Amino acid sequence: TTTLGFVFQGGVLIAVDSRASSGQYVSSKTVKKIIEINPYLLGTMAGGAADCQFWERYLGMLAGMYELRQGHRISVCAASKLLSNIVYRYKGMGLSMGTMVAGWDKTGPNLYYVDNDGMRLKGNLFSVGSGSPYAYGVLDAGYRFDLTVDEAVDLGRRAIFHATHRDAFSGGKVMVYHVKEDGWVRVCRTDVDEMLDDYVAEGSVHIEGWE
Ligand SMILES: CC1=C(C(=O)N[C@H](C)C(=O)N[C@@H](Cc2c[nH]c3ccccc23)C(=O)N[C@@H](Cc2ccccc2)C(=O)[C@H](C)CO)Cc2ccccc21
Repeated sequence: TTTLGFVFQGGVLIAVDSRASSGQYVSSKTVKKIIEINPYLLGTMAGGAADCQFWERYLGMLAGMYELRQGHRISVCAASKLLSNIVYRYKGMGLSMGTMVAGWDKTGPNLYYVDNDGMRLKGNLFSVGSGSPYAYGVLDAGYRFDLTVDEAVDLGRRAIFHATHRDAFSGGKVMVYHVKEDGWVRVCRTDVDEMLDDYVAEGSVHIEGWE
């Protein structure tokens, strides 16, 4: 799995791949690794699929309960704290979750990293999953806070593509979401096979034996 998120002048950009694996077997090519917690909050999933799906859906329920009780939307800070407190309760019991909680609240665009060790970090840029070393290479070379939306989408797509190209446990499609002030929007979902020719043509991917 390769997932990434970064904060930029236009909000938060989230991009993921869609491969599920079971040992060396590719068990799905079309998995959704982004969960829509509410119209302003997104969660990303890496690690144990069931752990991520179960606890991030549970987080969605908690966020809804919060909003009903408090009369306003939950902040990204609080939502990510709810998730980290839950996984911390199960620390050492075998959960495997590398997640990000992204959204826009009254403090603006926010991005948190939360994992099964109980680690919770606020940050401007994260990549999580087996393909993250490759994604970081592309992101660190291209990230600037003042990226335009189009540049941010292109950077996110490129980073996931290169990770799927090199990481055996990443692949399928590149899914991109953009969190803006009035909530998230789905930007694109592209099969990596359809992206290869463009990157070969511009010379950013080299295939041995191809002229
Ligand atoms: C076939 C299938 C799934 C599947 O194969 N699940 C296996 C058991 C799973 O959890 N795979 C993990 C890897 C893994 C297997 N056993 C584990 C035990 C502990 C921790 C991780 C694992 C995976 O693909 N994870 C994805 C993340 C993911 C995958 C599917 C849904 C959410 C997140 C990922 O991180 C990369 C592929 C690298 O592993 C999950 C799923 C969701 C929706 C539809 C179909 C499927």
